[in-house]
Amino acid sequence: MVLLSKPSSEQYTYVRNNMQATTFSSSIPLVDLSKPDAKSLIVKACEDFGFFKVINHGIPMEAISQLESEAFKFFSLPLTEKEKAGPANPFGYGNKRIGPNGDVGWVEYLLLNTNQEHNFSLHGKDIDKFRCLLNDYKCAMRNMACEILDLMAEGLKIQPKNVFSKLVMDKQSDSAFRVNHYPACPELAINGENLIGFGEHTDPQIISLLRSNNTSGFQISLRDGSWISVPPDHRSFFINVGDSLQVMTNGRFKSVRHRVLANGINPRLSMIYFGGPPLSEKIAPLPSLMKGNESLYKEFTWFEYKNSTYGTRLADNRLGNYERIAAS
Ligand SMILES: C=C1C[C@]23C[C@H]1CC[C@H]2[C@@]12CCC[C@@](C)(C(=O)O1)[C@H]2[C@@H]3C(=O)O
Ligand SMILES: O=C(O)CCC(=O)C(=O)O
Ligand SMILES: [Fe+2]
Repeated sequence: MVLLSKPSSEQYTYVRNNMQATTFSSSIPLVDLSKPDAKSLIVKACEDFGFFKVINHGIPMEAISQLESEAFKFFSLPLTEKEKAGPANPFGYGNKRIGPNGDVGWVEYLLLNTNQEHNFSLHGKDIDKFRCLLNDYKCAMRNMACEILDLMAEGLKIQPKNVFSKLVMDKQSDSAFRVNHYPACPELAINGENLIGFGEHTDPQIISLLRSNNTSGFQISLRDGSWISVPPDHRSFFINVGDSLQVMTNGRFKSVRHRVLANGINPRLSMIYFGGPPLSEKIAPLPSLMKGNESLYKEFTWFEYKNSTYGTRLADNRLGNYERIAAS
Protein backbone atom coordinates (compact mmCIF):
# COMPACT_ATOMS: atom_id res chain seq x y z
CA MET A 1 0.00 0.00 0.00
CA VAL A 2 1.84 3.09 -1.17
CA LEU A 3 -0.13 5.88 0.38
CA LEU A 4 2.44 7.98 2.09
CA SER A 5 5.90 8.86 0.93
CA LYS A 6 8.47 6.38 2.22
CA PRO A 7 9.76 7.26 5.65
CA SER A 8 13.24 8.64 5.82
CA SER A 9 14.84 9.70 9.05
CA GLU A 10 15.04 13.37 7.98
CA GLN A 11 11.30 13.59 7.48
CA TYR A 12 9.83 11.55 10.29
CA THR A 13 10.57 11.12 13.95
CA TYR A 14 11.84 7.87 15.39
CA VAL A 15 12.05 6.79 19.01
CA ARG A 16 14.31 4.14 20.40
CA ASN A 17 12.79 0.85 21.49
CA ASN A 18 12.29 0.77 25.19
CA MET A 19 11.67 -2.51 26.94
CA GLN A 20 9.08 -1.25 29.38
CA ALA A 21 7.00 0.26 26.61
CA THR A 22 7.24 -2.73 24.32
CA THR A 23 5.85 -5.08 26.95
CA PHE A 24 2.16 -4.34 27.19
CA SER A 25 1.07 -2.87 30.42
CA SER A 26 -1.56 -4.66 32.48
CA SER A 27 -2.00 -1.67 34.76
CA ILE A 28 -4.42 0.32 32.57
CA PRO A 29 -7.49 1.08 34.72
CA LEU A 30 -10.55 -0.85 33.56
CA VAL A 31 -14.06 0.48 34.11
CA ASP A 32 -17.19 -1.62 33.59
CA LEU A 33 -19.87 1.00 32.91
CA SER A 34 -22.60 -1.41 34.02
CA LYS A 35 -21.19 -1.76 37.55
CA PRO A 36 -22.02 0.51 40.50
CA ASP A 37 -18.34 1.11 41.31
CA ALA A 38 -17.77 2.74 37.87
CA LYS A 39 -17.84 6.31 39.22
CA SER A 40 -15.26 5.82 41.92
CA LEU A 41 -12.97 3.85 39.57
CA ILE A 42 -13.24 6.62 36.99
CA VAL A 43 -12.24 9.30 39.50
CA LYS A 44 -9.23 7.26 40.65
CA ALA A 45 -8.17 6.58 37.04
CA CYS A 46 -8.46 10.28 36.10
CA GLU A 47 -6.33 11.25 39.10
CA ASP A 48 -3.67 8.59 38.59
CA PHE A 49 -3.47 8.30 34.79
CA GLY A 50 -5.92 10.69 33.08
CA PHE A 51 -6.79 7.57 31.14
CA PHE A 52 -8.90 4.41 31.40
CA LYS A 53 -10.51 1.65 29.37
CA VAL A 54 -14.25 1.18 29.25
CA ILE A 55 -16.24 -2.03 28.73
CA ASN A 56 -19.99 -2.60 28.62
CA HIS A 57 -20.37 0.76 26.89
CA GLY A 58 -23.54 -0.18 25.03
CA ILE A 59 -22.33 0.74 21.52
CA PRO A 60 -23.18 -2.24 19.28
CA MET A 61 -20.11 -3.84 17.71
CA GLU A 62 -22.04 -3.96 14.43
CA ALA A 63 -22.24 -0.15 14.19
CA ILE A 64 -18.55 0.19 14.98
CA SER A 65 -17.48 -2.46 12.44
CA GLN A 66 -19.60 -0.94 9.68
CA LEU A 67 -18.04 2.47 10.17
CA GLU A 68 -14.59 0.94 10.37
CA SER A 69 -15.04 -0.90 7.11
CA GLU A 70 -16.30 2.24 5.30
CA ALA A 71 -13.32 4.13 6.73
CA PHE A 72 -10.91 1.50 5.37
CA LYS A 73 -12.65 1.81 2.00
CA PHE A 74 -12.22 5.57 2.09
CA PHE A 75 -8.51 5.32 2.86
CA SER A 76 -8.01 2.78 0.07
CA LEU A 77 -9.18 5.34 -2.53
CA PRO A 78 -6.49 6.85 -4.77
CA LEU A 79 -4.71 9.78 -3.14
CA THR A 80 -6.12 12.21 -5.71
CA GLU A 81 -9.67 11.21 -4.65
CA LYS A 82 -8.96 11.53 -0.93
CA GLU A 83 -7.33 14.90 -1.48
CA LYS A 84 -10.68 16.18 -2.73
CA ALA A 85 -11.74 15.99 0.92
CA GLY A 86 -8.75 18.10 1.95
CA PRO A 87 -6.62 19.88 2.87
CA ALA A 88 -7.09 19.59 6.62
CA ASN A 89 -6.95 23.26 7.63
CA PRO A 90 -8.00 22.30 10.16
CA PHE A 91 -10.87 20.09 8.96
CA GLY A 92 -10.76 17.66 6.07
CA TYR A 93 -8.42 14.98 4.75
CA GLY A 94 -4.83 15.22 5.87
CA ASN A 95 -1.80 13.16 5.09
CA LYS A 96 1.43 13.11 7.07
CA ARG A 97 1.16 16.74 8.24
CA ILE A 98 -0.55 17.28 11.61
CA GLY A 99 -1.58 20.81 12.52
CA PRO A 100 -0.11 23.95 10.94
CA ASN A 101 3.33 24.05 12.57
CA GLY A 102 5.47 21.40 10.98
CA ASP A 103 4.46 18.25 12.87
CA VAL A 104 4.49 15.09 10.76
CA GLY A 105 3.56 11.48 11.42
CA TRP A 106 3.13 8.18 9.61
CA VAL A 107 -0.59 8.78 9.34
CA GLU A 108 -3.41 9.92 7.09
CA TYR A 109 -6.68 11.10 8.56
CA LEU A 110 -10.05 12.75 8.27
CA LEU A 111 -10.60 15.49 10.82
CA LEU A 112 -14.22 16.60 11.13
CA ASN A 113 -16.19 19.17 13.04
CA THR A 114 -19.16 17.56 14.78
CA ASN A 115 -21.48 20.52 14.19
CA GLN A 116 -21.51 20.11 10.44
CA GLU A 117 -22.84 17.42 8.20
CA HIS A 118 -19.84 16.07 6.39
CA ASN A 119 -19.86 17.77 3.09
CA PHE A 120 -16.48 16.59 1.85
CA SER A 121 -16.72 17.10 -1.84
CA LEU A 122 -16.75 13.42 -2.69
CA HIS A 123 -19.67 11.55 -4.13
CA GLY A 124 -20.80 8.01 -4.62
CA LYS A 125 -22.77 5.35 -2.80
CA ASP A 126 -19.93 4.36 -0.49
CA ILE A 127 -19.17 7.93 0.52
CA ASP A 128 -22.86 8.58 1.26
CA LYS A 129 -22.97 5.49 3.45
CA PHE A 130 -19.75 6.57 5.19
CA ARG A 131 -21.18 10.05 5.82
CA CYS A 132 -24.39 8.61 7.25
CA LEU A 133 -22.58 6.15 9.54
CA LEU A 134 -20.28 8.96 10.71
CA ASN A 135 -23.23 11.09 11.75
CA ASP A 136 -24.87 8.27 13.74
CA TYR A 137 -21.58 7.35 15.38
CA LYS A 138 -20.90 10.96 16.41
CA CYS A 139 -24.26 11.07 18.20
CA ALA A 140 -23.50 7.81 19.99
CA MET A 141 -20.09 9.19 21.03
CA ARG A 142 -21.60 12.38 22.40
CA ASN A 143 -24.04 10.37 24.51
CA MET A 144 -21.33 8.10 25.83
CA ALA A 145 -19.06 11.08 26.59
CA CYS A 146 -21.90 12.66 28.56
CA GLU A 147 -22.65 9.45 30.46
CA ILE A 148 -19.00 9.21 31.49
CA LEU A 149 -18.84 12.92 32.41
CA ASP A 150 -21.93 12.47 34.62
CA LEU A 151 -20.22 9.56 36.38
CA MET A 152 -17.17 11.77 36.95
CA ALA A 153 -19.30 14.45 38.61
CA GLU A 154 -21.06 11.83 40.74
CA GLY A 155 -17.74 10.25 41.68
CA LEU A 156 -16.41 13.69 42.66
CA LYS A 157 -19.64 14.26 44.62
CA ILE A 158 -20.39 17.55 42.90
CA GLN A 159 -23.78 18.92 41.92
CA PRO A 160 -25.51 19.13 39.53
CA LYS A 161 -24.28 15.94 37.98
CA ASN A 162 -24.33 17.50 34.51
CA VAL A 163 -21.72 20.21 35.32
CA PHE A 164 -19.33 18.70 32.79
CA SER A 165 -21.70 16.95 30.40
CA LYS A 166 -23.84 20.03 29.75
CA LEU A 167 -20.89 21.60 27.94
CA VAL A 168 -20.63 18.71 25.49
CA MET A 169 -24.42 18.37 25.20
CA ASP A 170 -24.78 22.07 24.33
CA LYS A 171 -25.89 22.73 20.73
CA GLN A 172 -22.90 25.07 20.42
CA SER A 173 -20.46 22.46 21.74
CA ASP A 174 -17.21 22.66 19.76
CA SER A 175 -16.45 18.96 19.45
CA ALA A 176 -14.44 17.18 16.78
CA PHE A 177 -14.11 13.73 15.31
CA ARG A 178 -11.09 12.14 13.75
CA VAL A 179 -10.46 8.95 11.83
CA ASN A 180 -6.76 8.07 11.71
CA HIS A 181 -5.24 5.49 9.37
CA TYR A 182 -1.69 4.31 9.98
CA PRO A 183 -0.60 2.09 7.09
CA ALA A 184 1.64 -0.81 8.09
CA CYS A 185 5.23 0.28 7.64
CA PRO A 186 7.41 -2.74 6.82
CA GLU A 187 10.65 -0.71 6.73
CA LEU A 188 10.27 -0.18 10.42
CA ALA A 189 10.08 -3.90 11.17
CA ILE A 190 13.48 -4.36 9.55
CA ASN A 191 15.54 -1.78 11.38
CA GLY A 192 13.73 -2.29 14.69
CA GLU A 193 13.28 1.41 15.32
CA ASN A 194 9.97 2.95 16.23
CA LEU A 195 8.59 5.33 13.68
CA ILE A 196 6.18 7.88 15.13
CA GLY A 197 2.64 7.59 13.77
CA PHE A 198 1.21 10.42 15.83
CA GLY A 199 3.57 12.41 18.05
CA GLU A 200 3.16 12.86 21.79
CA HIS A 201 0.60 15.39 22.94
CA THR A 202 -2.34 16.02 25.23
CA ASP A 203 -5.81 16.63 23.82
CA PRO A 204 -6.98 20.21 24.49
CA GLN A 205 -10.69 19.43 24.86
CA ILE A 206 -12.60 18.06 27.88
CA ILE A 207 -12.65 14.36 27.09
CA SER A 208 -11.65 12.08 24.20
CA LEU A 209 -13.16 8.68 23.38
CA LEU A 210 -10.87 6.48 21.33
CA ARG A 211 -11.66 3.22 19.61
CA SER A 212 -9.24 1.37 17.34
CA ASN A 213 -8.88 -1.91 15.50
CA ASN A 214 -6.72 -4.58 17.12
CA THR A 215 -3.41 -3.04 16.04
CA SER A 216 -0.98 -1.96 18.73
CA GLY A 217 0.91 1.33 18.79
CA PHE A 218 -0.97 3.51 21.26
CA GLN A 219 1.08 4.54 24.29
CA ILE A 220 0.48 6.75 27.29
CA SER A 221 2.98 8.57 29.42
CA LEU A 222 3.01 7.98 33.18
CA ARG A 223 3.64 10.67 35.80
CA ASP A 224 7.35 9.77 35.88
CA GLY A 225 7.63 10.44 32.13
CA SER A 226 7.97 6.77 31.12
CA TRP A 227 5.85 5.37 28.28
CA ILE A 228 3.64 2.30 28.46
CA SER A 229 2.00 0.48 25.57
CA VAL A 230 -1.74 0.11 25.79
CA PRO A 231 -2.86 -3.36 24.64
CA PRO A 232 -5.30 -2.80 21.77
CA ASP A 233 -8.87 -4.02 22.25
CA HIS A 234 -11.26 -3.41 19.39
CA ARG A 235 -14.32 -4.07 21.60
CA SER A 236 -13.50 -1.38 24.16
CA PHE A 237 -13.17 2.38 24.32
CA PHE A 238 -10.23 4.26 25.76
CA ILE A 239 -10.93 7.54 27.50
CA ASN A 240 -8.47 10.45 27.70
CA VAL A 241 -8.80 13.36 30.10
CA GLY A 242 -8.26 16.56 28.09
CA ASP A 243 -6.59 19.83 29.17
CA SER A 244 -9.95 21.56 29.74
CA LEU A 245 -11.04 18.93 32.25
CA GLN A 246 -7.70 19.25 34.03
CA VAL A 247 -8.43 22.95 34.47
CA MET A 248 -12.07 22.46 35.50
CA THR A 249 -10.93 20.08 38.25
CA ASN A 250 -8.16 22.53 39.24
CA GLY A 251 -5.50 19.96 38.41
CA ARG A 252 -7.09 17.04 40.30
CA PHE A 253 -7.59 15.19 37.01
CA LYS A 254 -4.58 15.20 34.71
CA SER A 255 -4.73 15.33 30.94
CA VAL A 256 -2.83 12.33 29.62
CA ARG A 257 0.16 12.58 27.26
CA HIS A 258 -0.17 9.98 24.54
CA ARG A 259 1.29 9.03 21.16
CA VAL A 260 1.05 6.35 18.48
CA LEU A 261 3.96 4.32 17.11
CA ALA A 262 3.64 2.97 13.57
CA ASN A 263 3.21 -0.77 13.25
CA GLY A 264 5.45 -2.90 11.04
CA ILE A 265 2.88 -5.56 10.24
CA ASN A 266 -0.71 -4.33 10.45
CA PRO A 267 -2.47 -1.09 9.55
CA ARG A 268 -4.07 0.73 12.47
CA LEU A 269 -7.41 2.45 12.18
CA SER A 270 -8.63 4.60 15.07
CA MET A 271 -11.65 6.82 15.54
CA ILE A 272 -11.58 9.52 18.17
CA TYR A 273 -14.35 11.76 19.44
CA PHE A 274 -13.09 14.96 21.11
CA GLY A 275 -15.77 16.42 23.39
CA GLY A 276 -15.29 20.17 23.66
CA PRO A 277 -17.26 23.06 25.19
CA PRO A 278 -18.93 25.95 23.32
CA LEU A 279 -16.36 28.49 22.05
CA SER A 280 -17.59 31.21 24.42
CA GLU A 281 -17.36 28.98 27.53
CA LYS A 282 -15.05 30.13 30.34
CA ILE A 283 -12.75 27.29 31.29
CA ALA A 284 -12.06 27.59 35.00
CA PRO A 285 -12.01 25.34 38.08
CA LEU A 286 -15.48 24.52 39.40
CA PRO A 287 -16.04 26.43 42.66
CA SER A 288 -17.16 23.20 44.35
CA LEU A 289 -13.73 21.69 43.70
CA MET A 290 -11.72 24.64 44.99
CA LYS A 291 -12.45 24.19 48.71
CA GLY A 292 -10.87 27.54 49.53
CA ASN A 293 -7.86 26.88 47.30
CA GLU A 294 -6.88 29.31 44.59
CA SER A 295 -7.20 28.51 40.95
CA LEU A 296 -4.00 27.07 39.50
CA TYR A 297 -4.91 28.61 36.14
CA LYS A 298 -5.49 32.00 34.59
CA GLU A 299 -8.98 32.50 33.19
CA PHE A 300 -9.59 31.78 29.54
CA THR A 301 -12.37 30.85 27.18
CA TRP A 302 -12.31 27.73 25.03
CA PHE A 303 -12.08 30.06 22.00
CA GLU A 304 -8.86 31.57 23.38
CA TYR A 305 -7.35 28.22 24.32
CA LYS A 306 -8.25 26.57 21.06
CA ASN A 307 -6.79 29.47 19.07
CA SER A 308 -3.60 29.35 21.06
CA THR A 309 -3.24 25.58 20.49
CA TYR A 310 -3.01 26.21 16.77
CA GLY A 311 0.09 28.30 17.42
CA THR A 312 1.83 25.40 19.18
CA ARG A 313 3.68 22.24 18.19
CA LEU A 314 2.06 18.91 18.99
CA ALA A 315 4.38 18.08 21.90
CA ASP A 316 4.21 21.51 23.57
CA ASN A 317 2.87 21.90 27.08
CA ARG A 318 -0.03 24.13 26.03
CA LEU A 319 -1.47 24.58 29.50
CA GLY A 320 1.86 25.91 30.74
CA ASN A 321 1.03 29.38 29.38
CA TYR A 322 -2.12 29.45 31.45
CA GLU A 323 -0.68 28.31 34.77
CA ARG A 324 -0.80 30.83 37.58
CA ILE A 325 2.59 30.95 39.26
CA ALA A 326 1.96 31.16 43.01
CA ALA A 327 3.50 34.31 44.46
CA SER A 328 6.12 33.31 47.02
C1 LIG B 1 -0.33 20.91 16.21
C2 LIG B 1 -1.63 20.88 16.46
C3 LIG B 1 -2.58 19.90 15.85
C4 LIG B 1 -3.77 19.95 16.81
C5 LIG B 1 -3.79 21.41 17.14
C6 LIG B 1 -2.33 21.72 17.47
C7 LIG B 1 -2.01 21.15 18.85
C8 LIG B 1 -2.89 19.95 19.25
C9 LIG B 1 -3.45 19.10 18.10
C10 LIG B 1 -4.79 18.48 18.47
C11 LIG B 1 -4.67 17.18 19.30
C12 LIG B 1 -6.06 16.62 19.57
C13 LIG B 1 -7.03 16.72 18.39
C14 LIG B 1 -6.92 18.07 17.63
C15 LIG B 1 -7.97 18.16 16.56
C16 LIG B 1 -6.96 19.21 18.61
O1 LIG B 1 -7.92 19.85 18.94
O2 LIG B 1 -5.68 19.42 19.09
C17 LIG B 1 -5.48 18.19 17.16
C18 LIG B 1 -5.12 19.41 16.28
C19 LIG B 1 -5.08 19.04 14.78
O3 LIG B 1 -4.69 17.94 14.42
O4 LIG B 1 -5.43 19.92 13.98
O1 LIG C 1 -4.93 7.47 16.43
C1 LIG C 1 -4.83 7.25 17.63
O2 LIG C 1 -4.92 6.13 18.11
C2 LIG C 1 -4.63 8.41 18.57
C3 LIG C 1 -4.48 9.73 17.85
C4 LIG C 1 -4.63 10.91 18.76
O3 LIG C 1 -4.19 10.90 19.87
C5 LIG C 1 -5.35 12.10 18.27
O4 LIG C 1 -5.79 12.11 17.10
O5 LIG C 1 -5.51 13.05 19.07
FE1 LIG D 1 -4.78 12.67 21.00
